[in-house]
Amino acid sequence: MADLILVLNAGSSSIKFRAFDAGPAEPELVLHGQVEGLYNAAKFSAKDAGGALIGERRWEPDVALGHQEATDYIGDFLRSHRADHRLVAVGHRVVHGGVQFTEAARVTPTVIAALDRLTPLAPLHQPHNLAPIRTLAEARPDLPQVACFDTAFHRAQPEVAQAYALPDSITRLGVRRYGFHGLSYEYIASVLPAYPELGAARATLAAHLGNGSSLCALAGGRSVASTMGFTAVDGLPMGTRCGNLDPGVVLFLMDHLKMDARAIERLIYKESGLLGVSGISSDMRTLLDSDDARARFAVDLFVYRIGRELGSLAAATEGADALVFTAGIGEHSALIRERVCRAARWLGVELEPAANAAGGPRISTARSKVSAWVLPTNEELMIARHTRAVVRTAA
Ligand SMILES: Nc1ncnc2c1ncn2[C@@H]1O[C@H](COP(=O)(O)OP(=O)(O)O)[C@@H](O)[C@H]1O
Ligand SMILES: CC(=O)OP(=O)(O)O
Ligand SMILES: [Mg+2]
Repeated sequence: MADLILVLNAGSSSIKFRAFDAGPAEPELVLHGQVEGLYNAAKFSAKDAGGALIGERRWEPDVALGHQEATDYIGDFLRSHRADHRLVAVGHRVVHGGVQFTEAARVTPTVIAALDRLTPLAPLHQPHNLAPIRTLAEARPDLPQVACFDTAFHRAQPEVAQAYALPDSITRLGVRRYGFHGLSYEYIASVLPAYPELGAARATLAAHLGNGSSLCALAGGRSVASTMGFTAVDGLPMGTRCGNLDPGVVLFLMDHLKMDARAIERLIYKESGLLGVSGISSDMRTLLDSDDARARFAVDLFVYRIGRELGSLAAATEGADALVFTAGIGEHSALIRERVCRAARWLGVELEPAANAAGGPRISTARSKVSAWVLPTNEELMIARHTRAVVRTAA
């Protein structure tokens, strides 16, 4: 009977799950799946380790399937596929770890309470990360659960990269740049040495482009700077989030439109980004398939902002040797990669179109000064590694 680690990764538009055999040196995949397109046209699929489909279901858009229903569906599916395994731990992606959590932590009632206090800083994620933790803690108090944080990897950034130019009294309240998608970047940093060119790179710019999008500069296996800040609404425009915004806009919304905090929260987290600009969809596939000028402009703005922020990160690392694309858009859209590489031509990126169309891993020409890559992320494997380490340390 194999010892199983279950990993749950609740993103803003998807819940991904993976079950790993905890025995081998590197946790070994047993089955995986996801519900994607939450609050939209949701779709469930699950595959075994060999990639064979073992479950599939679609919901019509008018159902607007949410995180809770998706988690319940996944729970039912897993119970009916338990097979010959013993569940030994559950690892969760938790988006915000604040100042307190600089590494993965075993879940206790005190940890849950501390993480709950961070909910206002990650309203699209934290409640959905904590809900299954609470449900499981009640149903299976004996089962070890481990919280793995999107913020933890960035805590190694230099102090100047983490600070806002605010009075110390405010900074001391924890108002600082945290950065997110850290599990994804930590995984990417862990695979760079497998590619000699990337292993030798002094600095790599990684682009996690999904429903939530950010960039991170990596050097020496660490995060040096990232586009996200105090919350995951900062930086690049995203599916429904606005990204960088002059704080003066918030004051304007309060003074002139009499919007309160909740109304502004809804606007900047749920009604902006690709959805707000296009008025059509938050889904990159829909926008790329559309002939509508507003869809085109939303994509133009997305690419333009990535280009600008790549420049900012390259300044933080005084030049970069490689550019890595990952996550939903980064892994699957050759067109967005091509457009981003064009925006980064000045940095020394020269795209090889055939390699890009084929999905990489290397998508730049042999003479490209800065090499470009597609590396699929694996936040779930990173979570499984942390979960096992925490459980073993405690044992
Ligand atoms: N083939 C594709 N072309 C363009 N965009 C894609 C493609 N496949 C997935 N995406 C986009 O990836 C995004 C979801 O990314 P993902 O990393 O799974 O999201 P999450 O942030 O919820 O984890 C969506 O905007 C989706 O449209
Ligand atoms: C932090 C974040 O934006 O996560 P996701 O991309 O999964 O929404
Ligand atoms: Mg994600």
